[in-house]
Amino acid sequence: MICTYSRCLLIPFVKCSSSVSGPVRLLSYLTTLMMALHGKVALVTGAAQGLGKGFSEILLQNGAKVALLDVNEKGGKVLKAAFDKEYGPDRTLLLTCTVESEEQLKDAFQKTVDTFGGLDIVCNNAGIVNENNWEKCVSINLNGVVRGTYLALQHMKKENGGRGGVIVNVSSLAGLGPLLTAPIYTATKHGVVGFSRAMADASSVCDYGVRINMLCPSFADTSLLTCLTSDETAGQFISLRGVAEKMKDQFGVLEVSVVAENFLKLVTDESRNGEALMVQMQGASYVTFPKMSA
Ligand SMILES: NC(=O)C1=CN([C@@H]2O[C@H](COP(=O)(O)OP(=O)(O)OC[C@H]3O[C@@H](n4cnc5c(N)ncnc54)[C@H](O)[C@@H]3O)[C@@H](O)[C@H]2O)C=CC1
Ligand SMILES: CCCCCC(=O)/C=C/C=C\C=C\C=C\[C@@H](O)[C@@H](O)CCCC(=O)O
Repeated sequence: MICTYSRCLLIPFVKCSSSVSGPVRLLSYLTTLMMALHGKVALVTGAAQGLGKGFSEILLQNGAKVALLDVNEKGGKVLKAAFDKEYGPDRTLLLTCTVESEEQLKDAFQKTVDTFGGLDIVCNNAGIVNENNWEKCVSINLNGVVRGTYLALQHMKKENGGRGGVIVNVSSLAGLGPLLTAPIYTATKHGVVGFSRAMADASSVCDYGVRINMLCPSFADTSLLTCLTSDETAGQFISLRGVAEKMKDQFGVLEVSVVAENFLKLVTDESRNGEALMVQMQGASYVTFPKMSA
């Protein structure tokens, strides 16, 4: 069966299951060799489901090898088995870890480099919504992105012998404007934008050879959306449940594949550094931030 991911791949992609004959396997191998990200090594946090799974899949479909990092070991194993069947066992590495732990994340980055020989693409995607346990929300959504960015630079920046590359930090539309039903979540996502823009400027001035960009999607069709109306995660703002639901209806809900296609733009467009890509139902656009007077 031939499935062409025409909007993303530069060339037709041949889906190849284990039962397919030699010639098709050879075609699949040759196709992989010709893909935009062939030979590249990527690392995605929060890869086991949702947007992280979509980002990992589109990286694989474009020829990259991908380290799948997630705190959910069971979900990670299910995804790894599916990717092994689709792309072969050598294209992915599953590493169970929490982005809240410096030790675990540092070990996961090192195992990725030891296994695949380098690191070119990092997606700091892991995130939660929890207005109740807001310290945990900050720890994962902001501290985790800072930790993942710093560890990525340790391995990627050219002054350390790295190959350069690109870091995509996942923010949200709530990183560009207030989401009144989730002020802590909003703060973390604004923090991701501010931190990433400053790091992109630092990387440019210091010539790290690493681009750092932000992905700012609107509501997307993942399990995270249950947090909008959950007593456990909405906390004191559960009274705004109706407002959240109305906003979701107004903004609409994106398909994961649409967010993933726009993620790929940030990875492959080497002209982009320090830029935020908004992804909404009506389309995607780069944010124009206010210029400060000198
Ligand atoms: N779904 C949406 O409407 C939108 C989501 N986002 C952001 O996209 C990112 C991914 O969210 P979704 O895929 O929607 O959520 P999801 O809940 O479907 O997936 C999140 C993944 O991150 C993992 N994770 C959670 N805490 C972790 C930790 N401490 N360490 C490692 N992995 C951890 C989970 O196990 C899960 O696999 C988040 O940063 C979220 O804020 C941004 C805009 C819209
Ligand atoms: C709390 C659940 C978060 C789920 C995941 C997520 O990040 C979703 C974000 C989606 C949209 C956020 C929109 C924020 C809009 C505000 O900044 C405000 O501008 C909207 C005001 C209404 C308007 O249309 O102007």
